[in-house]
Amino acid sequence: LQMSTLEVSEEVRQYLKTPTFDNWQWEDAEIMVLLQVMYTDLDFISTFNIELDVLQQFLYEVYKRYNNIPFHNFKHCFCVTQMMYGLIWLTDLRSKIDSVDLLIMLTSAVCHDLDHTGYNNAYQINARTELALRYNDISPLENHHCAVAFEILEKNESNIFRNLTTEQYKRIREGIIKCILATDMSRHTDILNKFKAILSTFDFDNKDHRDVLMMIMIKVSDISNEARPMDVAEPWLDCLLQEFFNQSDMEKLEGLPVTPFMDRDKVTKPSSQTGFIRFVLFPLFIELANLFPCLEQHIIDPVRKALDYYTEMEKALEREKQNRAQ
Ligand SMILES: COc1ccc(NC(=O)[C@H](C)Nc2nc3c(cnn3-c3ccccc3C)c(=O)[nH]2)cc1
Ligand SMILES: [Zn+2]
Repeated sequence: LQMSTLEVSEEVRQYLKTPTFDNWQWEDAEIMVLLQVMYTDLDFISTFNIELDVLQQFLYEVYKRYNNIPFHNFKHCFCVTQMMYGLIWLTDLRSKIDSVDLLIMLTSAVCHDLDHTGYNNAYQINARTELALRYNDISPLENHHCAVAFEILEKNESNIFRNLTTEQYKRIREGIIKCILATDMSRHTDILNKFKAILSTFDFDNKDHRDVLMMIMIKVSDISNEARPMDVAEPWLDCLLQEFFNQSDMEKLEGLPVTPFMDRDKVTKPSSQTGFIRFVLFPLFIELANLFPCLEQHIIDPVRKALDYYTEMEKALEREKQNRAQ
């Protein structure tokens, strides 16, 4: 089902800018066109003289390098990119930072999990995989995602930056590396503390401040499923747990350490999610909403609803367990 950019209605173009967008209603071929629309509607095509056939080739190469695994697949890439796109419009970021930084943010989201194998860094390091060896246990996955992105960009026919100046290309490469490496959750607290420290005196003209904000925004986009409507978000948690359980099954088979919140014998869907929302999601989203108050209604209110939903589910499970025990 080929849908050219022309056929995307004005209504869909507006819907695409909101965090309520439902990725499950669209086929991969249509999603490819929606990604194209994002580059077009942010004026990147004209600003950076990106030829449409090069953008299509880039997105096709990206599509091919995402793997068919339960969570870290091409649909996840689209969700993260679409949330980033929505945040750019909701916060009116185009009036605060320049197009090169916006191009870095969107392209980083597109590329941020390229060739993810469904096994996280702890597994890569414990199993001493080729990636752990190559990157000396330092964010092996995120280094790989970034390296694959630039393998694609090295090829002239898929290099969307080929008409930029060397100076611009250098700046974009530095920015994409910074953003993709920032998605390593082991750096979560460091990056969040860095952002908290500058929040009260945040200055959009300060490059260091902009760099931290760009890292926060890709982090927020990356783990933002619960900011979406429940019927969009809940299937994502099922996919995530499927991938996590695949990994912990493999770890048990290989006699490797098993991450507790990935162990199907230890974790329940609601209990893992209430903890994640309270201790990871809320603190991160609240800091970003401190800088952009309009995000309170768009991403924090939905997460409150999700916390209530999973807390209720947790209690129901608890009651059921009590009844069974009697
Ligand atoms: C600080 O490092 C962490 C902290 C928490 C987690 N994950 C969790 O607590 C659990 C499994 N839940 C969870 N984890 C999630 C979500 C979205 N992305 N995401 C995720 C996926 C892969 C790697 C890391 C994370 C946070 C989500 O909605 N829930 C994973 C890593
Ligand atoms: Zn991701």
